[in-house]
Amino acid sequence: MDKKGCVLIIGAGRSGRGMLGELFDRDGWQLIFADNDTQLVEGLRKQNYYTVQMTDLSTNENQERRIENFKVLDTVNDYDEYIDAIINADYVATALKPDAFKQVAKDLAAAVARLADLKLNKKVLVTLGANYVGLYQTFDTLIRKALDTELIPVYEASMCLIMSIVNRKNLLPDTAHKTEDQYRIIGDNKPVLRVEDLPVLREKAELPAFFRLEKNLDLAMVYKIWTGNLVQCSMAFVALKDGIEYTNEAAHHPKASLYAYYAAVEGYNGVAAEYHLPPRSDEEAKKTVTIFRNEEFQDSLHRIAREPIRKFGRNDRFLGPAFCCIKHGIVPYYITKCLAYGFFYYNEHDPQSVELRRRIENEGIEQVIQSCCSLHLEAEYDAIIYQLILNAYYEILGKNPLDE
Ligand SMILES: NC(=O)c1ccc[n+]([C@@H]2O[C@H](COP(=O)([O-])OP(=O)(O)OC[C@H]3O[C@@H](n4cnc5c(N)ncnc54)[C@H](O)[C@@H]3O)[C@@H](O)[C@H]2O)c1
Ligand SMILES: O=P(O)(O)OC[C@@H](O)[C@@H](O)[C@H](O)[C@H](O)CO
Repeated sequence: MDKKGCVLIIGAGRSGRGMLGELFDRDGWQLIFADNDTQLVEGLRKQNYYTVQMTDLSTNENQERRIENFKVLDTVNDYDEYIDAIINADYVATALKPDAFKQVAKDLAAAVARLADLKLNKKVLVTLGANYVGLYQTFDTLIRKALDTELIPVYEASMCLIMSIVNRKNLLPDTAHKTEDQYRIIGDNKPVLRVEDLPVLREKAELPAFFRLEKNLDLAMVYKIWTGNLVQCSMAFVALKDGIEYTNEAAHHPKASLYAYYAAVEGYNGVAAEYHLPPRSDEEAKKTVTIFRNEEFQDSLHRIAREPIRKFGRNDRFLGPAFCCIKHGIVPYYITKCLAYGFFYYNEHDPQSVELRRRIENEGIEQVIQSCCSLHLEAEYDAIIYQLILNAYYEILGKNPLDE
């Protein structure tokens, strides 16, 4: 079959393979993956296919697809080919965690420099995909920083960063669901990629059919992370403390589901007040938790809680909405309580959680809350949030200082 064109997907992990790869492949695009994990690159190349299992969360129907005939580049060992691929692809799409932003921004800057060297008159379209409030601004700033001043006009003329919302829930199979496919992804079946509606896309002859062009995706990202991801992670931190490992169990767990629900209510009210959103019905609020009661799709709470220190960040899923709440006279009681549960999260396979435990032991919880959450106690709102988290932590710890 003739391909519509070629897409370079930077980040061949869960979302890169399970959402972007699956959607572009189904729509008839030639896939090139680029990743800096040499083992993954070599393994994917050798296996030469992967499968995606997709569950419709409303009907519980399952669908399976096999993706093949793709190319895989190592961003370090195949650097020149990778930079050329950025220039030559019809679309570049990223599916990255924040720790990769700086390097990939440098790579995009290198592609701009190469375009300048070659005097090529091209427009490189890059859809940015990651759970990150301020994603466009962050990449734009990093790319500009990585470029010599005289190349800034080339960047502005030749590269277009486009916000997108990567939102399929995608995970790696646990031991019970493993198949012979080493690179299998299990997830939901969201059929569209929400992409910022920019003129450059409307002018494009061949637009992927699954692109849903929308205005103001910066706000959509705030809504997604500060209300949606807030619920998931609240539920995960609380349930993991009781040894629960999957979303369907957590969504039935009395404390985890209740705290997550109230955190969702606070988060939505804070965000709605800050960004002038309409009120949400009780049914909509409850659904943010009950959607996870689906037995057909059990997401891993360890995946949801992964890299806890990142999740304590000021513009991440807890503190982003918590600050909106405080600003608008709402006490983020459940949000900070659920965040406090995060300080108890331990998973020996998650380096950030191991680091967290070590730091709490060495520095004390008071210091760790301030540094992980970047809270400055001389600032009024920061001080309130700090006290809420610390008091919740003491309560969860359950030690009575009077008995010591
Ligand atoms: N997994 C999900 O269900 C899901 C859902 C929605 C949004 N997201 C968001 O999508 C993003 C990716 O998440 P994921 O779950 O796919 O993570 P992942 O860890 O499975 O995949 C990220 C991939 O990026 C690669 N990478 C790291 N540095 C790189 C670099 N410099 N150049 C190229 N590749 C590099 C890693 O090797 C890895 O394969 C995150 O921001 C996440 O929050 C994930
Ligand atoms: O990807 P993270 O680590 O930022 O967050 C974990 C999950 O909350 C997240 O991946 C969600 O499942 C996803 O954002 C759903 O759209």
